[in-house]
Amino acid sequence: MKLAPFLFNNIPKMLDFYSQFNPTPMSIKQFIDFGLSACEKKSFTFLRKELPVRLANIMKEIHLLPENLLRMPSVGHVNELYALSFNEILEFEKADTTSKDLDRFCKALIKIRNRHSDVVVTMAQGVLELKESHEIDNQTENSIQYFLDRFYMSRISIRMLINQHTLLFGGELTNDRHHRHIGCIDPQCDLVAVVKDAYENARFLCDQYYLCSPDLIINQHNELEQGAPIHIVYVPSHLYHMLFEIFKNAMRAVVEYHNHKNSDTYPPIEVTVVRGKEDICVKMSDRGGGIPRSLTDQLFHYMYSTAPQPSKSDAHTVPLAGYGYGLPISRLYARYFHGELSLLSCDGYGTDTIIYMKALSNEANELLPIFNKTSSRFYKTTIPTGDWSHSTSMNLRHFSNNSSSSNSGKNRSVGDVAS
Ligand SMILES: Nc1ncnc2c1ncn2[C@@H]1O[C@H](COP(=O)(O)OP(=O)(O)OP(=O)(O)O)[C@@H](O)[C@H]1O
Repeated sequence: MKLAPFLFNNIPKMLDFYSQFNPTPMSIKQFIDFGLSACEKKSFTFLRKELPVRLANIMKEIHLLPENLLRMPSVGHVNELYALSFNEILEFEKADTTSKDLDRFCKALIKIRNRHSDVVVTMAQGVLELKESHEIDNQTENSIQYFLDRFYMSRISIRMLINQHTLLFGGELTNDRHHRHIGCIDPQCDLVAVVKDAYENARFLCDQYYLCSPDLIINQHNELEQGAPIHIVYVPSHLYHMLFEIFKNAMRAVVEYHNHKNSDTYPPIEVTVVRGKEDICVKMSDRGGGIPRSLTDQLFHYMYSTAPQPSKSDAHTVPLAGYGYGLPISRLYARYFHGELSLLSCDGYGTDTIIYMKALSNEANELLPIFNKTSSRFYKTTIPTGDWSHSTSMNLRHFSNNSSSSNSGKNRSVGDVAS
């Protein structure tokens, strides 16, 4: 796709303008309240400012990527997609709010969502292109890791906004009017049902690949109401994504470890769902031999995988493992609403993977990357020399991944843009 250059003449100026503002994080409760009162004009007025702000904040960071990565064809392509979508939303900056405009806006959002559906893979391809053509030093690697976390998080958040609007106002739920979902949020999400669904689909892949699969045991503990089923206000597709990924990992580990030991029985995967006052946790325990501590730092690195990379001919099938994106992207989904995803492993035995979610919807706020001096500085600073002695086998690539940076010089939000 080649784009007419005149389309982009104005973009640098508008990027500077919109990137001055911080994205406005919404809580799940706000999404729900907004969805219940469902006013399309209000949503339109919010999104025509908020979407360019979120896009501009991340587009500014794309421009800070190492030169040689920016030159990779796939990264160039992603850059163009963002510029095109940014431009398309700006067309509504001064539009009226007639039903025709609202309809046009909704259609534009659907088009943008579809245009960006392959961006995770395209960006991953860009990083691969770089790795295949250049030696990558530690600093570049750290910048890429830092950037991808922020880039993919921004994408999750933009899709969330688009999905809410199009599901509520775009008639995408016409056959599902009486369903309890509010946009893509389920106010009564049944955790155990999502666990079972993710298990069944992962098991299907595992059976296909290995001709066997471990069983599932589910335990529940509801601290607030003993014995009652556990529900959460959440986006089921996010939870499903995380569970499906960690089930695939657990199954692969269990089957390969026990095949290696010539055992023909596989210990079950045990999932414990717990509702506490503050957190809801899903702990998945497998006996797949665990992971050595020296490797745990790398598990959340994009592209880290111990599985053979799926071939290009597999592009349209879902492989059980191989891209090394499962854990880092799943952790972003958990963190997106201020949850967490952690792994604890005993080398030689098995692994516990825990997903934490906020039990209260007003505490489940979006976690969003902000472009400011602190984030910009990250791409330029050199990694400090270690000030502890270290064993050669340990990977000492600890670096701060804390995105709650200070707002150096920038503290406005969409409300201010609108006024
Ligand atoms: N439960 C587990 N037991 C043992 N090793 C694990 C477990 N979970 C993850 N790992 C290790 O972490 C690596 C990275 O996992 P990740 O899910 O990010 O990628 P992947 O499964 O290899 O590929 P994909 O992107 O297709 O998910 C795996 O290749 C595996 O070596």
